Amino acid sequence: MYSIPSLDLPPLATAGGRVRLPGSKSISNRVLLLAALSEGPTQVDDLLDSDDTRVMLDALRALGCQIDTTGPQSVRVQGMGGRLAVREAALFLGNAGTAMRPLTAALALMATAQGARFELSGVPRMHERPIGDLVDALRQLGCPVQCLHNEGYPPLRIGDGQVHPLRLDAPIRVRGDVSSQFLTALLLALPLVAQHGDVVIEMATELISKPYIEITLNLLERFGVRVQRDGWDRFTIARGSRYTSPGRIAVEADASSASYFIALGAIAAPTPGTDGIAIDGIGLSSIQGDIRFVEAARLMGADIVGEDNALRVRRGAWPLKAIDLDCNHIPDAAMTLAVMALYADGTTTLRNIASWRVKETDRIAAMATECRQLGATVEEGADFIRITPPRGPAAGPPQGGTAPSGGSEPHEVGSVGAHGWRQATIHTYDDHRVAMCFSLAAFNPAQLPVRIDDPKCVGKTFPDYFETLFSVCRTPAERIPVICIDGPTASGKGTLAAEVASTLGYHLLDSGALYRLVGLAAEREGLSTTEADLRDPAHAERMGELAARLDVRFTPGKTWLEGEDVTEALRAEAAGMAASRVSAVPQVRAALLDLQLNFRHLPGLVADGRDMGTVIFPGAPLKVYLTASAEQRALRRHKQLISKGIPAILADLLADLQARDARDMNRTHAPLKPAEDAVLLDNSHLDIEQSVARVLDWWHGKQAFPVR
Ligand SMILES: Nc1ncnc2c1ncn2[C@@H]1O[C@H](COP(=O)(O)OP(=O)(O)OP(=O)(O)O)[C@@H](O)[C@H]1O
Ligand SMILES: Nc1ccn([C@@H]2O[C@H](COP(=O)(O)O)[C@@H](O)[C@H]2O)c(=O)n1
Repeated sequence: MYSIPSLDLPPLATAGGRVRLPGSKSISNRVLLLAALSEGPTQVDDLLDSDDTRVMLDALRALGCQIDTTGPQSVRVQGMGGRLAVREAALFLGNAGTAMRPLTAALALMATAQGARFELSGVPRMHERPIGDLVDALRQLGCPVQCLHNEGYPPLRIGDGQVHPLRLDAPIRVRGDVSSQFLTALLLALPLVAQHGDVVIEMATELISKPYIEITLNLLERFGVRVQRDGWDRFTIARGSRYTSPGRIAVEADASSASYFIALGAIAAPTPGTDGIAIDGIGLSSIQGDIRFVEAARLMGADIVGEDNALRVRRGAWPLKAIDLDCNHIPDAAMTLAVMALYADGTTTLRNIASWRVKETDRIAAMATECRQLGATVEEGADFIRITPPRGPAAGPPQGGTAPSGGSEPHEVGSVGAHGWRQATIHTYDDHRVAMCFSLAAFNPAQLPVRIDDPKCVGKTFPDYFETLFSVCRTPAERIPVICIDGPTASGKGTLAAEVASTLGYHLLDSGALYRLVGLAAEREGLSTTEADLRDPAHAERMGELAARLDVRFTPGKTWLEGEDVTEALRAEAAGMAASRVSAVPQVRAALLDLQLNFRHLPGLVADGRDMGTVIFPGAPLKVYLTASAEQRALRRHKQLISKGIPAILADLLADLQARDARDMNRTHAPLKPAEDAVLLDNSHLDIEQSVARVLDWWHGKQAFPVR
């Protein structure tokens, strides 16, 4: 997950490949609660691992439910059979409506029937999300429920520690026009108290988002409770209903999450050699209502082949076709249509979406504001949004090739690209769906990058969203930004590069490690690395061959040579000296070229070495030549070695690094020198933080993202 302030997406060109999506949030949290309320243990597989499921798991554990992790996406829930193990608890439910609403109902009924008291709270936005209709229904039943700050909103106090009779003989009336989760909450909770007679729920108003109720009814059945439904007005839970564990249950992939990849397949030209986007783990037999996003995407022109548990999406009509659609049945996935509308041949209207206003943020306002940032014309109403793409029809698809303005070269702040698109900083309002939707704007025909603020908000439902997106998107290498940091040894390149990369969410290339690996591999094969031997052309040839067949693997924080962890061995001073000698051999440098170029992946790269800016990435938009006095560098290296318990003599280190500088600077091939367009940074009197801040300032100064 990108836990950084903002993530810059380079302009993207094509997409293709296979994705497996995380489990459905709606199913995961319903299943966890049902498993906890059931008699007997339930093994839950393919569970979503995200903020919202974490709060549900934490809440159930706080309520005394035993939940064991049995795999990366699996838990075993020991059902409590509707009996409370804990009579008092304060539960924090973040911004998870799928936890807040059902737990409110289930705990209210159990607290009233068994005598207990709970407090349920969340993040500030959760305290602005209405729950009054559910509270009213629970009060009708005789449950003591108190709104602690504002009437109709969390935080709530549920129960008063005393047992009270429940009034179950009259139908329970609940409104359905604000959130279908109120009905879901009652449907999940009432089987716990239906021992003595049928329990009936009647809708007081029209029900929205009916497909979510279908998920609820389907899952209730999996846990042994069949609800009789009369249209969408009346639901009857039969006397004697009780939850029984199905033993094992697998969670489908999330249909709302699938919408981004369906849209991706519809928007992006297929990457050559691929057949569009294949989505595993969800298909047309899904029980999730958002699977009907497939129909909406088809209306806009997507070419979708659906199987029971898989989808394949290719671009069909292009530009996409503008639509006018009632989206009540797909409230979450419909947000994705708003971004598809940016690529349409006219004005798209999405109707009957009033519930967007009370979700993680006011989604109608958020989508309208951010689409406008990108250059679209947007009209919004209480329950609709109307989007006209930037300057009318999007003229042509991004097809790959070189960006007109030089790829990763900056555009002017506030600049308007081809087709009226603007380079935008997208605010995400702590709303995962806003972040995911607007990533698709990176396919804009103007080939402008897109900045997504607070990308970690996707953690609510899809923590690895951006990684998954990048795994199936392609763009010409020159559009992927590279920051080069070259300089002499111990100037702090590695430290600086790692910090800058982690702040920007970029990949990291420590090119020195590759030369160190060659030195180490040579030593292990008994191949001499003395300067005298390396002057022999046949020996140099052998060294080049060795570099070409280097069996190396990088994992976070570790380097492996022929399957052996050589991380520590590589950092030895002797390895640095050997690297300096073998790196002067042109055959070695040539052999390592492709390996280095292959580090240039989405969303960007920070590369440190000696020739990053001069030879390997000559077109990089930022090149830093980092240096410090030899004395300072020797002192730093001395401190570094001593802190690791490695004995070192300062004078020897100084002599070694001066020898290394001389060799690196004076060799014929790719000598160490600043690139002509490099900026010089002497950090002799700067600490690490100051050096990092300086480079980030230069980098941000080169971007054309508007500050908001
Ligand atoms: N600006 C700085 N001020 C003080 N110490 C620093 C600074 N930058 C880096 N250092 C320290 O100097 C030491 C050497 O830094 P680092 O390993 O990043 O250098 P390098 O240029 O990558 O070296 P090499 O080229 O040999 O790999 C480390 O202990 C690091 O913490
Ligand atoms: N791009 C590069 C990087 C490194 N070298 C040589 O490798 C030696 C070790 O590098 P470190 O950054 O890990 O210290 C270095 O002294 C250079 O001789 C290179 O040539 N080109």
